[in-house]
Order: sequence, then structure tokens, then C-alpha cells
Amino acid sequence: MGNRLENKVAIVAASTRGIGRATAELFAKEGAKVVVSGRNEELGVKLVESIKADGGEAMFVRTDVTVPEDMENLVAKTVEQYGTIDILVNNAGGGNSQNFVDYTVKDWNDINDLNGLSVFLGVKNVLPIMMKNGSGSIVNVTSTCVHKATWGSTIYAYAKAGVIAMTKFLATEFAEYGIRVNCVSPGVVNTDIHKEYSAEILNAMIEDIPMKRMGEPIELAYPILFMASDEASYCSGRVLDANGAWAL
Ligand SMILES: NC(=O)c1ccc[n+]([C@@H]2O[C@H](COP(=O)([O-])OP(=O)(O)OC[C@H]3O[C@@H](n4cnc5c(N)ncnc54)[C@H](O)[C@@H]3O)[C@@H](O)[C@H]2O)c1
Repeated sequence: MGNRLENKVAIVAASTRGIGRATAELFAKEGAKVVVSGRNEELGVKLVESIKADGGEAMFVRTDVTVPEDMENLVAKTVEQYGTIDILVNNAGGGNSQNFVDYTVKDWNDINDLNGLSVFLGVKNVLPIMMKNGSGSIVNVTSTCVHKATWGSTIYAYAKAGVIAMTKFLATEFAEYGIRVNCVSPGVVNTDIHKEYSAEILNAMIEDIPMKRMGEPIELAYPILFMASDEASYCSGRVLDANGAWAL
């Protein structure tokens, strides 16, 4: 156990699997009180049990990040249990990959809601608390696909580019309240998000990465920890890439 987040209260939005889960586990090991959230109650409760068994502190709040009432509830339950919020990680994201002409308006709305609206709702709900505290750290998870066009992720890339723009504007507007807002940008990471890719597409992406491998979720959790922690106290409005030297 470390102490880089000692006495901090951290919400990790969408943290029952993948990068979010690795981040929640790492934050707890570093002393944070962690709020695990997601749609799958069984996975969330199990993760909280496992964090507690390892000596950490956590709670689960069932949340669909695209539902405004759920995001309000996530913040309210956190404050009720732990009294405040110091860190918000907006980790939710994804989107179906397909030929551009086959996308529907529903796809457009769903992908933008998951990647963009979720960040808007998370930030909007925590800001009043962080502004009152005069401090706070928000980390938004974007994607290397913003700089590296691959097949089939056009709407997803559009939404993730919006997350970077939102991050810069928020960092500028809320610096005077002691609030930092940054992005962490994964490349290709070994999680369920690639389930729908064929081995051929996935291997072609890996071949294109100078390190010739996918990242592991923990290799994203550490950059997120850095940006979330006081160690990054002079960093705001920035994007920290963790992608095996891809898309330079
Ligand atoms: N894995 C990669 O290669 C990669 C690359 C670039 C960016 N990212 C980004 O990293 C973040 C984490 O992705 P991951 O790879 O861990 O994927 P993942 O699919 O393993 O995890 C995504 C999580 O989001 C949750 N989620 C999806 N819709 C939700 C909703 N409406 N409400 C609440 N939770 C919801 C899922 O249940 C899951 O727990 C995402 O923002 C993703 O876009 C991942």
C-alpha cells in the first residue's frame, strides 16, 4: 500500500472492468476512498469486496453514465458516504466500429452520449463541490485514435477529440478554483473493448505500434494516478499519452 492518495475521495466512473477497474484498485492501494461505479451491480459489489479484503476502502454506486439522474446520484451518494469529492476519473467510453455509411443517427447519439455526455455530466456534478473546496482533480480518458485514424471508429474519434477540447476549456475556466483537468490517452489496451475487432484488424494495429504489443490496464492506471495526484499539481489542460510510442 502507498500513500499517494491518502485521505482523498475518488470517483472512478465505469470501473467494474478494464482500465477503470485497474484504476480503482490502484487508487485504493494508494490510500483513496474509492467509489466504484458502473451498470453491473454484481461486478461492482465483487470489486468493492476485493478492495476491502486487501485493506482498502471502497463503495459501489450503480450508474449508467449517460443518465443524468444516475450521475447526480453517484455524486450525492459519494458525498453522503465520504463527505466530499477530491478526484473524478471519467473513464467510460467505447463505441461500435463499422463502415461509416452504415452508421445511424442512433449510433451517433449513443457514441457521443457514452464518450461526451458522460464527461459533461460527471464534471457538472462534481464542480460545485470542488469549487467550494478550492481544489480538485479531474481526469478524462480520451484515445490515441484522435491522432491516428484507423478503420471504423470515426464517431468515437470525434467524441474523444471533443473530450480533449472540453478538458482544455475546463482547465482554463476552473484553474482559479484550484481545480485541475487533464486527459490520459490510451493506445491499444488489453481489455474487452476490442472484443468486436477481428484478429486481423487487431494484429495490424499492434504491428503498427513501435513497442509491438498492447498495453495492460495497469499501464494506464499509473498515468491516471499521476494526473489525479498532487504529484501533477502544475499540470492542467494536458493530455498524457500511454500508447507504446504509437502515432507520434
Ligand atoms: N482499451 C483500449 O484499447 C482503449 C484505447 C483508447 C481509449 N480507451 C478508453 O479507455 C476507457 C476505458 O476503456 P476499456 O478499454 O477499459 O474498456 P472496457 O470495455 O473494458 O470498459 C469500459 C467500461 O465502461 C462501462 N460502460 C460502458 N457503457 C457504460 C454506461 N452507459 N454506463 C456506465 N458504464 C458504462 C463498461 O461496462 C466497462 O466497465 C474508455 O474511455 C475507452 O474509450 C480504451
